Amino acid sequence: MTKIAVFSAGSWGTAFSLVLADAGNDVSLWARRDEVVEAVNERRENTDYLPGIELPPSIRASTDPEEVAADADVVVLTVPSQSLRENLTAWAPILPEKATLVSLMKGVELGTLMRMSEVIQEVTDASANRIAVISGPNLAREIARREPAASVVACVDEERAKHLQAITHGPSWRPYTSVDVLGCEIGGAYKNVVGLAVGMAVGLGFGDNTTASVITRGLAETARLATAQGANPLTLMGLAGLGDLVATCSSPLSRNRTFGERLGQGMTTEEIYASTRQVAEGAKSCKSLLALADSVGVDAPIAQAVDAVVDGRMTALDMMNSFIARDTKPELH
Ligand SMILES: NC(=O)C1=CN([C@@H]2O[C@H](COP(=O)(O)OP(=O)(O)OC[C@H]3O[C@@H](n4cnc5c(N)ncnc54)[C@H](OP(=O)(O)O)[C@@H]3O)[C@@H](O)[C@H]2O)C=CC1
Ligand SMILES: O=C(CO)COP(=O)(O)O
Repeated sequence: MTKIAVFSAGSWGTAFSLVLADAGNDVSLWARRDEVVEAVNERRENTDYLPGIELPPSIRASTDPEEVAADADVVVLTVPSQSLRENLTAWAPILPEKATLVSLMKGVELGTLMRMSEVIQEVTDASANRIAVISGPNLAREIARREPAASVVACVDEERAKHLQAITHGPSWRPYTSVDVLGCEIGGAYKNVVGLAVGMAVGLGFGDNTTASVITRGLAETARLATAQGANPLTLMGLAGLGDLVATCSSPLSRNRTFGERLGQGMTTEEIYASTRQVAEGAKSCKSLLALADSVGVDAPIAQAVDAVVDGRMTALDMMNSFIARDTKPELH
C-alpha cells in the first residue's frame, strides 16, 4: 500500500484523498483546524468543504504536519497557491527525502511569477523529476460524488508520471500522463481567469454566443502564453487545457465562474471576499499571468480586462464591450 500525505483538507484536497483511497492508498490528510480533523476522523465527513460525502477509514486527518508527512511515498500539495511558499517553507524539513511532490494547485505566484512546481522546486531543493502536477477538468464535488472524470499527471520524468498514474487510477477517475508540466500548469492557471470572464458574461445576463466567444478566445490566449514559454500546443487542446476550461466555464460549481458572475451582477471584489472563505485562484493570479505574458511579449486581452474589473477600474459590462470592440490581429482568430 502506498502512503500518501495530502496537504490540505479543503475541497480539492479532500476530494482527491477520496480518489487516492478508492485507488487503494493509505491517506493522511493535513488540516489546519481541529474541527476539520475531528469531523474527518470522528464523523467521517468534511462538513466544511464536502458535506454529505462519506470518507472511508483509510483517510486519517491530523493538524500535525510531521505526523501527516511521516513515511509518505507521495506528498500532495493543495493549499491556495499564494500561500504555498509560506506553508512549504515550514514543511520542507519534515518531508521524506525521496517522496514524489505533487502539485494540485492552479495558480502563479505573485511577485516571482513562478508556477507552483517552480515554487516547490525552489523551496524544497527537489530535482524537477521528483515534482509532478495533476491538472484537468476535476470539479471537487463531482469527483467526490464519483462522477467519471479524467485528468493529466505531468512530470518531466515520464516513469514517475506513469507510476503516479498507476497508483491513482481508480474506478471513477482516469489519469493520463504527460511530460509537459509547463503546459499543464499554464492551462490550469489561465482557465481560472477565463472562468472569471465567462462568469461576468453570465452575471450580465448574456447567452451562449458570448460565453463561447470568450472561451474560444481564452483558449487562444492560454495557448499563446504557454507555447511562447515552450509548452507543447497539444497540451492546451487536451484535458489540462480545453478540458479544464470547459468544465470551469460551464459549471456553477466553479468558484472562479461564480466570482465572475457576482462581479457581473455588480458586487465589488471586496464584497465577494467578505461573503465566502473559498478561493477564486484566477482573481489572485491574474496579475502574475499578465506579467508573464508581458515578459514573453504575448497579447493577453482577456486577462487585462479581467484584472481591470477585479481591481474596480472597469465595470464588467465595459469589459465585455472592450473585449468585443478591440482590434485583434487577423491571424489570431
Ligand atoms: N476545488 C476544486 O474543484 C479544485 C481546486 N484545485 C486547486 O486546488 C487548490 C486548492 O483549492 P481548494 O481545495 O479548492 O480550496 P478550498 O478553498 O476549498 O480549500 C483551501 C484549503 O487550504 C486551507 N488554507 C487556506 N488558506 C491557507 C493558508 N494561508 N495556509 C494554509 N492553508 C490554507 C484551507 O484551510 P481552512 O479551511 O482552515 O481555511 C483549506 O483546507 C487551488 O489552487 C485550486 O485552484 C484544482 C482542481 C480542482
Ligand atoms: O479547477 C477546477 C476544476 O478543474 C475548479 O475550479 P474552481 O477553482 O473555479 O472551482
